[in-house]
Amino acid sequence: MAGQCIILMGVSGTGKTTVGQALAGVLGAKFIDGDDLHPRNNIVKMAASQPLDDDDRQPWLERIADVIFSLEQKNESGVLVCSALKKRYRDRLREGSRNLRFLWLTGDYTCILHRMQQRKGHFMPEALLQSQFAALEIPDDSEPDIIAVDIAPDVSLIVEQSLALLDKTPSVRVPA
Ligand SMILES: Nc1ncnc2c1ncn2[C@@H]1O[C@H](COP(=O)(O)OP(=O)(O)OP(=O)(O)O)[C@@H](O)[C@H]1O
Ligand SMILES: O=C(O)[C@H](O)[C@@H](O)[C@H](O)[C@H](O)CO
Repeated sequence: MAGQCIILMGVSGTGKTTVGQALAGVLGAKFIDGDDLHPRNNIVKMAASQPLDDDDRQPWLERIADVIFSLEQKNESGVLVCSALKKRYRDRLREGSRNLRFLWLTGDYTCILHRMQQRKGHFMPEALLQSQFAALEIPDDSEPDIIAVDIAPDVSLIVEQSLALLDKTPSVRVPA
C-alpha cells in the first residue's frame, strides 16, 4: 500500500490508537498519533474538561495535513489517528492529499464510556465524551472514502474486518 494514508477517526475512546497501532503493524505503515500533534494549549484545555472548538482544532488539523503531505511526498504509507469529528475537518485533511481513506471507529456511548473509565493515565476526561458525540458529524454517502467499523469486537477482529473493508473500498484519488 505504498503512498497511502489511513486516518482512524471517531470520538474519544473508540480505540483509534489501539486499533491504529495494530493496523499499522500489519500493513507495515508508519503510525502517527494525532494526539501528539495537538498544540499544548489544546491538551491543557481538554485535561481541564473543556471541549475544543473549531479555532482550537484548526492548527492541529494543519499539522496533521502537513504530516500526510510529508508521507505522500516520500511515497510512504501511514496510519494516522485524528478524531476528524466534522465534515469540514475531514475536507481539510483531504485537501491536497492524493490517497487518503478514513476508518471510522463507531460504537455506543456506554461501551466507550466503560473503556475510557478503564483506561489509565490519559489526559482526556470521560466528562468530555458527550461533547465528542455532540460534535461528531455522522458521515453519509457523500463521503465514500469513509469506512465504518464496529468497535464492539476484540481488537484483532476489528483489524481483520478493517483490512477486509479496506480491500473492498478503493481510495478516492484527488490530484494534489
Ligand atoms: N476493541 C476493544 N476492546 C476492548 N478494549 C478496547 C478496544 N479498543 C480499545 N480498547 C481500550 O479502550 C481504551 C480506549 O482506547 P484508545 O485509547 O485506543 O482510544 P482512542 O480512540 O485512541 O482514544 P482518544 O481519542 O481519547 O485518544 C483503551 O484503554 C484501550 O485499551
Ligand atoms: O477533536 C477533538 O476534540 C480532539 O481531537 C479529541 O478527539 C482528542 O484528541 C482525543 O479524543 C483525546 O484523546
